[in-house]
Amino acid sequence: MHPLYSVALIRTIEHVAAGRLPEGALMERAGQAAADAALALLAAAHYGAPVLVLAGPGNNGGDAFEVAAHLAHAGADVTIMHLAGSGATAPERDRALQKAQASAARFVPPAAQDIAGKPWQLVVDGLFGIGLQRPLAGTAGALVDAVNALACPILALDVPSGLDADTGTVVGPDGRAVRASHTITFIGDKPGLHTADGRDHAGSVTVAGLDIDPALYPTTAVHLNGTDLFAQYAQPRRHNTHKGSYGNVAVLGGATGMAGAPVLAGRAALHAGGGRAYLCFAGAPLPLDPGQPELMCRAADGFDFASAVTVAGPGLGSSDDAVRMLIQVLAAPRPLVLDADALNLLALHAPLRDALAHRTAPALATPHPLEAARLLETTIGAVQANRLEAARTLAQRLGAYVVLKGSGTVIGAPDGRLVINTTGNPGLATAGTGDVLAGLAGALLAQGWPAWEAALGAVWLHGTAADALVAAGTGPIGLTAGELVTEIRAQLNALAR
Ligand SMILES: NC(=O)C1=CN([C@@H]2O[C@H](COP(=O)(O)OP(=O)(O)OC[C@H]3O[C@@H](n4cnc5c(N)ncnc54)[C@H](OP(=O)(O)O)[C@@H]3O)[C@@H](O)[C@H]2O)[C@H](O)CC1
Ligand SMILES: [K+]
Repeated sequence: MHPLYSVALIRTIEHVAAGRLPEGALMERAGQAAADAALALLAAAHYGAPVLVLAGPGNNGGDAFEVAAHLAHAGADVTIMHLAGSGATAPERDRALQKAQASAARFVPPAAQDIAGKPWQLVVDGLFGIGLQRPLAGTAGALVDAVNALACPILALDVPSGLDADTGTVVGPDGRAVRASHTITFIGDKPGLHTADGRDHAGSVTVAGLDIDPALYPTTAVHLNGTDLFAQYAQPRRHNTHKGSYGNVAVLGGATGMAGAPVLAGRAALHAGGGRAYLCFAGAPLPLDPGQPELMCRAADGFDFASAVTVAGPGLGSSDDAVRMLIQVLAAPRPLVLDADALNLLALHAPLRDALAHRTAPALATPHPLEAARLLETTIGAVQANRLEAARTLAQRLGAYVVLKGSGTVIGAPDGRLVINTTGNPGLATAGTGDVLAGLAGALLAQGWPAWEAALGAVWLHGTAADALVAAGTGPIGLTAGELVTEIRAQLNALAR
C-alpha cells in the first residue's frame, strides 16, 4: 500500500515527530536526503558543477540552505538566491542559513535575469513547500518562469513551488509553478503530486520519510494505485474451464451513427478475458463486426440483461428508448458499468439515480470531468480544482464506485476510500479510449473481480497499455483507442503470470 497524506496530516505527523527530536533534526534529515538526491542527479560530474539553489522565506527555504551547504561541501559550485520574507523565521531555518553562509556557497540577489544563459547542471527548488498560501507573483513568479525555461534537471524540495500539495492544482489565479523533473517529498507522499497538474509539475517523485516512527502515521483513506491492490484477481487459468467460466459482457449502446463505441467496448471486453461479448444496439444492430466476428450483435430490445455484466453507455444517445433500456439494465441483479451517455442520462433523470441507489449488485461509473460535473451539478472547473473531493462526493451520492478520468485518474469508493492512478499518458486523450476502459472494466467484473479491484485494475491496465505502446514508439501523438485493446491483453496476461 502506498499511502498519500493531506497537508494537514503531514503537519500533524511533523509536529509530533519534531516534539521528540532535537530542534532542527527534521530539517537536517530533509536536507541530507535532498542533497543525496541532488548528488545522484549530478552523478560523477558533481565536482565544480554549477548548481542554482532557490531558497524561500519559510522552512522550505531552510531545507534549501541545508542542501546548499551539503552540495558546497561536496565540491559543487553552488549559487544561492535567497528570497527572504519579512515575517519571523523558525530557529532551525536560521541555523540552516548560517550553515549555508559558512559554506563555500555563493549568495547572489534573487534576480530572474541572472538565471538564463548560465550553464546550470541542476536547480534545487526550495522556494515554497506545503506552506504556499497564494499564487506566485512578483520576484517569486519571475524566478519560477526563469527556471522553467532552463533545460537542466530541477529537483523540487517537498512540493514544486506554486503547486497545491492536496489538489495538484497550480495555486491561482494567474499563478505558476515550477515544472520539476524530480521531486523529493518529505515525511509522506502527497496527493497533489499525482493528479490534476501534479504529474506535469512534480516529475518523478521519491518520498523521504526522515526516519519518523511509522507509529506516528495515521491510517489514511487515500492511496496510490499499484498492482498490490488487485493483482491477486488476475489468476492463471485452469484447464478444466469453458467460456461460461469467464462470464458474459453485454454492451448497451450504439444508437444510430454511434456503432463504433460499443464495438470498441466489446473488443476490449473480449481481449480482457470475457467469455462472451454481446453488442446490444439501441439503434439498428450491425449484422456483425467484421473486424471481430466473435462479437455477437443484438437489438437491445428483448435482450436478457440479467444474463450478463452490462457496460451501459457507449454511443447510447439520449432517446426515451435509451432511458427505458437503462431502467431495465439497472434492474438486473448483476454488476454494471455506467459510462458516457448512461452517465449523462443519470444526470438528467432522477428516477434513474433512484434505481441505481436501490441496486444490490455493485456499479462502476467511469465519468470524465465534464460528465462528473453534470452528475454533481457543478462546473468542470470545480471538479478539476479538487478531483479527490469530486470523486469522493460522487461515489457517496451514487452509491457506486467512481473512476474520475484525467491526468492522475482518481478512483473513489462509496465508503470514502480514494486511489490515484499512476499509469497512462496524453496518448489516451483520443476518441474511444473511454469505451475501451468501460469494456475492460466490464470484462474484469464478468470474470469475478470485486468491483473495487476491477476499477483499480482496469484503470491501471488501461494506462499501462498506453505507456507500453508509447515506449514502443506508438504515440503518444496519434495513439488510437483500438491499439490499446491487444496491449491490454498482453498486460493482463503479464499480471496473471
Ligand atoms: N512539515 C514537514 O513535514 C517538514 C517541513 N519542512 C519543510 O518546511 C516546509 C513547510 O514550511 P513552511 O514554513 O510552513 O512553509 P513554506 O516554506 O512552504 O512557505 C511558507 C512561507 O512562504 C510565505 N508564502 C506563502 N505563499 C507565498 C507566496 N505566494 N508568495 C510569497 N510568500 C509566500 C509564507 O508567508 P505568508 O506571507 O503566507 O505568511 C511563509 O513565510 C515543507 O514544505 C518542508 O519543505 C521540514 O524541513 C521537513 C519536514
Ligand atoms: K519547493
